[in-house]
Amino acid sequence: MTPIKPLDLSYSADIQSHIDQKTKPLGALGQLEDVAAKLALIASNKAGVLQKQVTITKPTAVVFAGDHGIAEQGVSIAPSAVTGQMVLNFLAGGAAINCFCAANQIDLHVVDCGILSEVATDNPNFHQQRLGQTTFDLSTQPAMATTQVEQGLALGANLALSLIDNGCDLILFGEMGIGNTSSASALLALLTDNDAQAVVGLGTGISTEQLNLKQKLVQQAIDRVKTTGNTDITKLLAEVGGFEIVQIVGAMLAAAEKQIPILVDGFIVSVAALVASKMDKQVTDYFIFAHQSQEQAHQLCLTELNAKPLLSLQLRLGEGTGAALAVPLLKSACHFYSHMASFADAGVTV
Ligand SMILES: O=C(O)c1ccc[n+]([C@@H]2O[C@H](COP(=O)([O-])O)[C@@H](O)[C@H]2O)c1
Ligand SMILES: Cc1cc2nc[nH]c2cc1C
Repeated sequence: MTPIKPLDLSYSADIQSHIDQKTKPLGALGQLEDVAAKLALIASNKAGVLQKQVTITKPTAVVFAGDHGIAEQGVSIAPSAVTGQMVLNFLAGGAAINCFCAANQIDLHVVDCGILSEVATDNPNFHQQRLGQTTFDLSTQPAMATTQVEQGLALGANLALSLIDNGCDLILFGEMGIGNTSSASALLALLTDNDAQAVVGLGTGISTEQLNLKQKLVQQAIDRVKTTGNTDITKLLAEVGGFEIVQIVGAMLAAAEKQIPILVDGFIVSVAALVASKMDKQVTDYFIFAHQSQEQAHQLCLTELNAKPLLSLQLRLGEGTGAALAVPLLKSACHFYSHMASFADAGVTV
């Protein structure tokens, strides 16, 4: 992996001044100003010269799907087969993410990172990048081998690079995987030195009885990994990660290397973002956090990443839905940065 080049912050003063000359009281566009400044900083770094216009022309959402051995224990409202059924729904255009992508002119790609049953389709936006059939149950054994982690990071990275080669200039990350909140919670606990109680939540909306079981199993995983003494990030991914999480991490690192802004969705994608930041801290320069999920530990993860999400809509679906909903905000930020009149242009004197 090529190290990610740090952003040259010397553009920041000119970018802020460009925003401050717009016909509005200073700071009146709030968080949208931060988004515009970030997109302008990324674009200026990429071009090597200050950009006074920024655009998003080909936002591309990628839903990474994978199955989890721990789902066998009944820690979700649904069985693992639902992951594959939802993948077919994505390919048929029927899921929430399809609707939000269609409503906001976002390209959608779907990746089989290792779901229970293979999908037969010639859909060009479907990518078969299976690391296995499903992970092992992370509460009792490593979810996968470190070779699978390495393979997954490379597959995710190569997919991001090919989407970028095809014109993607904003990448949205989504995921689908029954049981993947258990994996994300275990990763978050190990990366932040928390226990299961602090990181386990309701996922798809489980019962209190299931929540207790999920907490117990995730704590078992945390304890198991701690006894190995492993803190290496690749090993942690092998111990408690998921096939889709690993590929998201690889794709995020590649997108940042290519200086493409990254729109982060909910809990699972944010945990992947945290993992990526432990592999290369510069990746965080490219993150824009779409929304605050209802999953209770999302806040903990966002705090760890020093992130301020744009939306808070009590979503807890995943698939990249929160990211897709944030695209109009990013486009609006680009538009005001590029086209809003300055005080001088409009003859407005404050
Ligand atoms: O994005 C989120 O914040 C989010 C929060 C809770 C659940 N999900 C979705 O629900 C599935 C994981 O939940 P679970 O209960 O099966 O672990 C997976 O397909 C995710 O896309 C997603
Ligand atoms: C139906 C269903 C749709 C989903 N989309 C993302 N995670 C999901 C989980 C379930 C159960």
